[in-house]
Amino acid sequence: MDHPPEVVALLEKFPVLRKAFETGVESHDGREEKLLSFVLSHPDIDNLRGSPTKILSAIDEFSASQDFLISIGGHKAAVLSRLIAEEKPQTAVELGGYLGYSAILFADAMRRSNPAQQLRVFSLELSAEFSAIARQLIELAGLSDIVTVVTGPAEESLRKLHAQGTLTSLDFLFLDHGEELYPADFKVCEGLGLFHKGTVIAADNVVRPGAPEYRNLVRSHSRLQSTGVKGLIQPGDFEDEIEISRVIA
Ligand SMILES: C[S@@+](CC[C@H](N)C(=O)[O-])C[C@H]1O[C@@H](n2cnc3c(N)ncnc32)[C@H](O)[C@@H]1O
Repeated sequence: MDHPPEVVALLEKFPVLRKAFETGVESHDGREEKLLSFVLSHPDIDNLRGSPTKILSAIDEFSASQDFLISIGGHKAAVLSRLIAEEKPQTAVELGGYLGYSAILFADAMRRSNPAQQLRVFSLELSAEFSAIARQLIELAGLSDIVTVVTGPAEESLRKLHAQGTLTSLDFLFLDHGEELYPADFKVCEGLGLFHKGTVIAADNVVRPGAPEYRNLVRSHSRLQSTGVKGLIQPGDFEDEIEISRVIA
């Protein structure tokens, strides 16, 4: 396939992106099962067990060398773990858990910044197959006591957790399940009364591919202060932003 010169240069630098560029497929094609096998048969598996950092590095290694993954990746992981170290949330919810990368990152960062507290991460994931892989990686990381993977559409899972009394308030929300879903699912959380003064809401991919409706919503919201923070999509180093909003009233 012929590509413009800038794409040729990009694919020379990041050959792992070729398949995604040429097929448009970035997930749901068996790479997720391959990632699990890659991690479980990793030469360093004995040291990976119980080490969230090493497991995240192994997932990044797969994404850089085997097949591109739609996890947040190393650069955005650093941005978000700094945010968690500052905010010290005790209850976090993510919409769009995929294979557990961001859930492992959040639980590990929360444990480091708030070791004495009862910590909970709810990772809401649509796909039963991805949820099953995430649970295995979370278990391997030694974080199953903190992270609960809930399978199903995020809106349903939020309502179910709330109705059970399991989730009545949250300190940190991460939206990463589909930019077109952000406004409606933000409003579901708001409608259930899950936000309190100080809750921090981070939304990925607000520039690439972009979430203009969500950005307008949070930037014009009377209870929120909101700003974009730069983050790179890796591999590829594509510039993007995470929208970080804080409930101020
Ligand atoms: C970009 S990936 C999430 C990556 C993950 N946050 C990470 O960094 O490791 C998006 C995920 O959202 C899931 N998803 C899509 N629609 C959803 C919905 N309505 N509710 C929950 N999850 C959804 C997809 O199955 C996919 O696994």
